[in-house]
Amino acid sequence: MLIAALGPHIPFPAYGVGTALYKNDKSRFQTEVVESVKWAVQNGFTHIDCAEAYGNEEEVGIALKDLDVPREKLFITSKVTTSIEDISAALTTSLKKLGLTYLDLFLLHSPKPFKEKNIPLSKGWEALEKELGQGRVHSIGVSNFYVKDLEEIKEKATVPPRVNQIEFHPQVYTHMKSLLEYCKSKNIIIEGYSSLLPLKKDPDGTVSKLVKSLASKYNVSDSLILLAWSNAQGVFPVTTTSKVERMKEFLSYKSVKLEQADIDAITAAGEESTRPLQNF
Ligand SMILES: NC(=O)C1=CN([C@@H]2O[C@H](COP(=O)(O)OP(=O)(O)OC[C@H]3O[C@@H](n4cnc5c(N)ncnc54)[C@H](OP(=O)(O)O)[C@@H]3O)[C@@H](O)[C@H]2O)C=CC1
Ligand SMILES: O=CCc1c[nH]c2ccccc12
Repeated sequence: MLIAALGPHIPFPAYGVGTALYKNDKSRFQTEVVESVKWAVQNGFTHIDCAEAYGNEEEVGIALKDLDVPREKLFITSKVTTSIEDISAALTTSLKKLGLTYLDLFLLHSPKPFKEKNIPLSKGWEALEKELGQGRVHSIGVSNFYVKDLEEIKEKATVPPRVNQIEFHPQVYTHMKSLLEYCKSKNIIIEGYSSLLPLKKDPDGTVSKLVKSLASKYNVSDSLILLAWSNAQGVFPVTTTSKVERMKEFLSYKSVKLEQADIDAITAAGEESTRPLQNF
């Protein structure tokens, strides 16, 4: 019998630092990460989505120190993928870099490194479960886990994942529909990343054209239409932007109530132009 995974309220949208702010050059301190995170929090974001793999936890930590916001007002997520042989040590390193005593949410970033290193997923999950109740992690989850991966950890788990963070936008809906249904059936919160991918990768495609026409209908931006579509599917967005005006707008995504016909039209347009998963 799995114990229901309780945990703190998770504020959305989450502000992510793993794409536009990803640290390719690990030798260079990225002040743009510090400034972007400070702008995001100063404009209303309270959930920051980090990861060991993004290479910028120190910059995020400096932003949090400069902001001097009460810790309980923020929700900080990080993820482990490189140091999966010793997840406790990875957590220690992430907390030190972030300048925090605890994470609100700690995720296994991907099943891939476990498979590459022939380490059972259940071993990684067990390591996260051991952190619960020790004061350093308030909730635990996964990312890029598919049904078979979730079923694999379920066998030995005492606590189910609180969240599964996955790629989610209309052009991968076909790939993700059954995973969505599975997670909902297990009360696993679904966080969606790359919600805006169609606008960036397929700006002249059927999804983007429809979204842009709906932006006029609802008098909001095309980005917000896609965040609202995710919301309508029960998926909570992890997004990012360098633009303060978009930061402010993204925070209002739940106020956009799309008509069901428009939701269905976006879904259909996505299914007609399905893209491969980014497959992190
Ligand atoms: N768990 C995982 O494996 C993964 C997690 N993530 C997390 O999710 C976060 C967000 O991922 P990401 O894929 O960037 O998210 P989105 O799809 O939300 O894209 C955000 C980007 O879209 C741009 N943008 C916003 N509006 C528009 C528009 N109308 N037209 C064109 N471009 C637009 C923004 O640029 P601008 O600055 O111009 O506004 C920004 O760089 C990451 O930072 C990371 O934290 C991401 C990938 C994988
Ligand atoms: O999370 C965003 C993309 C990314 C960057 N590094 C890794 C490692 C493992 C999974 C995803 C990612």
